[in-house]
Amino acid sequence: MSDSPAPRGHGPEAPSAPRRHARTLAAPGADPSTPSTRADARHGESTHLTPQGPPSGRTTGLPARALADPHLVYDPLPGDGPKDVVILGSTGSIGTQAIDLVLRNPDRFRVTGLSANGGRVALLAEQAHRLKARTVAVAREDVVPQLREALSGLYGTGEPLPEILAGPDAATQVAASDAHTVLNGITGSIGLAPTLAALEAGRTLALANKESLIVGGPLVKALAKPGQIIPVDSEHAALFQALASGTRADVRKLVVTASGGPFRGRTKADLAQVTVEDALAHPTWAMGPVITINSATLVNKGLEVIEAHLLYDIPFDRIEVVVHPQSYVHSMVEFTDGSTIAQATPPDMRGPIAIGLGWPERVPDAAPAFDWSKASTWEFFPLDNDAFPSVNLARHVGQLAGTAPAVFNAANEECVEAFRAGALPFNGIMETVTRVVDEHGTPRGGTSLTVADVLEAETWARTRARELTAQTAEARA
Ligand SMILES: NC(=O)C1=CN([C@@H]2O[C@H](COP(=O)(O)OP(=O)(O)OC[C@H]3O[C@@H](n4cnc5c(N)ncnc54)[C@H](OP(=O)(O)O)[C@@H]3O)[C@@H](O)[C@H]2O)C=CC1
Ligand SMILES: CC(=O)[C@@H](O)[C@H](O)COP(=O)(O)O
Ligand SMILES: [Mn+2]
Repeated sequence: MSDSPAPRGHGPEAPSAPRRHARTLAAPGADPSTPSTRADARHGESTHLTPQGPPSGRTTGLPARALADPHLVYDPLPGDGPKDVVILGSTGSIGTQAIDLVLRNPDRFRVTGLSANGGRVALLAEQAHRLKARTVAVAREDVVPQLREALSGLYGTGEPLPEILAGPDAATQVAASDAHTVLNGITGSIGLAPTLAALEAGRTLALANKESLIVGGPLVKALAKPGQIIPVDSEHAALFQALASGTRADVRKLVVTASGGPFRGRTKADLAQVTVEDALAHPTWAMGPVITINSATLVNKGLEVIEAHLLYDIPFDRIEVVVHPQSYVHSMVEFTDGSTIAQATPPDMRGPIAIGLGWPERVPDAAPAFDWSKASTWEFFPLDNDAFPSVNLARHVGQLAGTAPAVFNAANEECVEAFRAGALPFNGIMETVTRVVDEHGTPRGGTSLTVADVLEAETWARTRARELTAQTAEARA
């Protein structure tokens, strides 16, 4: 539903001038007509080239095209002022931190569109007013009167209110509106349609909403041009930066760090009694409730292993997880010569968000750096797969591919909700998700997965997870 007298956005079927996307830096000895520097490339015609292989005719042994690759020359920055950005999930943890970054960098970024579910209307109206956003989208149509009233209270007489879009497709519409970059900071696989719409409309996608990639991997891969996706998840932004240190042929493995969550060191038996409050007490990051519970079960790390596989085209057996309680090192790449390149900052998502919005440029003072005059301890431990079986289960569904990751994620989303509502014990989350994945059996779709396949598998998984949760609740009563 559009609440605007004259919609100013452009739908996916009528995008504004298509955005250019990345091409690779030329390797030594490459065709001299290929630009060899970013500056050259900015002035040249952009084509969707297959990324350049390593020099000297060596082959990587890896697929030629990864969704995210720091060796690509990313979309040139607009020369005529700040980059137009749409923020999906603007009222959440990612969204509010992105807005902090935008407000501190008005010369670099300008917000044109915002979207949220509708749970924090006053905040959304305040954001729209402060940022002078053109469009505000809410999923919940029932909050539109409240939103209009909040906006009216903030805008002066004669000052036109922003366009209001409302309904389940509102975020998808704003994702396709005219902008340079879309930051997807929505929680959950409901973010899939906006991810696909942003890609289809030719926007650069700064991707925090990992769920959309995980449930729709082949769909995202089919739509995304090289250089169209920049990862915002801290581990993947770290890998992106570390991968710049070598060629794909030089990569031996990706090492994804995990804080271990609030229950690090506990046994499965210990976990039987933990509360929602305990699970929400993340040791290092302040995040929305779903990802925080996912960090406690380590499902977040499982999702991130699949995310790393999809973004960087590295096989699962070359993606390792290591527990690093301080969350200083956000992930690492081990190269074939034995060198490991780590990306490190104090935990603060404004760093990775700045990579997502600003790349190929770094945003000065995006987030605080380390103070090396103070002593600090950096620890690394192996993962306890018995207490936290979720990473292995995620590897399994990632390898099955097709609808399997969507089933895993949807069942988990339902179980997290049930746990938060007191209807499922903590260990019940993984027990239920495992059972739903097992019952799903052989996935459908493969590389020709469709949106309908994903939605059907999700509906089935959510229904089955609710049935199993209800049985658990009955048995406990
Ligand atoms: N927070 C973090 O540090 C990190 C988060 N991520 C990922 O980023 C994403 C966002 O996480 P986070 O910011 O923590 O989550 P939050 O719960 O803090 O925020 C979620 C946002 O999504 C909005 N939203 C929910 N449902 C819809 C919908 N149907 N349509 C439009 N908007 C909707 C919410 O609106 P409303 O306020 O109205 O409910 C809110 O703005 C997740 O995928 C998470 O895994 C990844 C790495 C780090
Ligand atoms: C900040 C971020 O990227 C989160 O995904 C974070 O990684 C969660 O911490 P865990 O390592 O505990 O899952
Ligand atoms: Mn992460």
